[in-house]
Amino acid sequence: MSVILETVGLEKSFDAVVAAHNINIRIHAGEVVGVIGSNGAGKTTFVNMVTGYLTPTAGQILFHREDIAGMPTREITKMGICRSFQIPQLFPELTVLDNVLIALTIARRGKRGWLRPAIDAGLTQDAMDLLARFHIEEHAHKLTTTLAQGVRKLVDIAMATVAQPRLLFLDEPTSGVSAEEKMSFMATLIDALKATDTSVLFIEHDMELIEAFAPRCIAFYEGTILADAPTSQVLENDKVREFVIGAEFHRSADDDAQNDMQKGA
Ligand SMILES: Nc1ncnc2c1ncn2[C@@H]1O[C@H](COP(=O)(O)OP(=O)(O)OP(=O)(O)O)[C@@H](O)[C@H]1O
Repeated sequence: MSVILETVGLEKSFDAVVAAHNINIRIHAGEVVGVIGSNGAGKTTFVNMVTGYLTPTAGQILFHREDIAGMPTREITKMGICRSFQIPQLFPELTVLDNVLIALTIARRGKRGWLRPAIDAGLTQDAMDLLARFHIEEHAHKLTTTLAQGVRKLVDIAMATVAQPRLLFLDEPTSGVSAEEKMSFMATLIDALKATDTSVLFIEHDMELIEAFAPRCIAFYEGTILADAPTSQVLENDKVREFVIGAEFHRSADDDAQNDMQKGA
């Protein structure tokens, strides 16, 4: 498998806070990689640097061997790196199909393109094909505000793929998706992305999902990489168990306690 992304000695500081220190990562074409780490470990800072939302303090980000560190997000997107956010970025007053049509039009014709009134049948067919790949075509004519959270997230991620990225970052794709739906949601998502051979890095706090869907896992801790190996090895690693999985266990216990308090338990 060829390397599509390589970071070399990547660093990011915010005044005295070192959010990323000596991050060296290689991602191969078509790879699915899970990213874990407790709050403040540096996961988002890493993704923000690669996608152009933050300029690194030092180091290189090589995409197909070209250094993209510090390039504007728009340029990086054009080159083939896209992302989705924890909260879906959809136009609430439009249908699913209209949202996808706008995203497709911008991806193909540039920002001013969506001002053109004509949406041809070919574009609509492409939008429906995209929805079908994510198994959400039945929702095409619904307003996005009426959708269940899992469907909204699939629409959002489908839209993040209109520019046919070679590398896609997903920030907690299952946040807000119900516990019962998480597995099937991820299966649909990963199948759809594998069909186009897109490399995927997804940040996730649920270790069951990491185990089920990421053959490789990168664990962040205090701005550094604690482990980067096949997922079964990473999840067995003593330091990962102590500093990442242990912290996640306490985090979810705190969440449960807070939910109980809100419910008046
Ligand atoms: N814009 C910023 N200004 C100052 N400090 C920041 C900024 N962004 C991140 N940090 C700090 O950098 C460190 C890493 O944060 P980051 O958001 O990357 O962690 P994370 O692993 O994504 O955490 P979470 O799971 O909570 O999103 C933290 O100490 C955070 O407070």
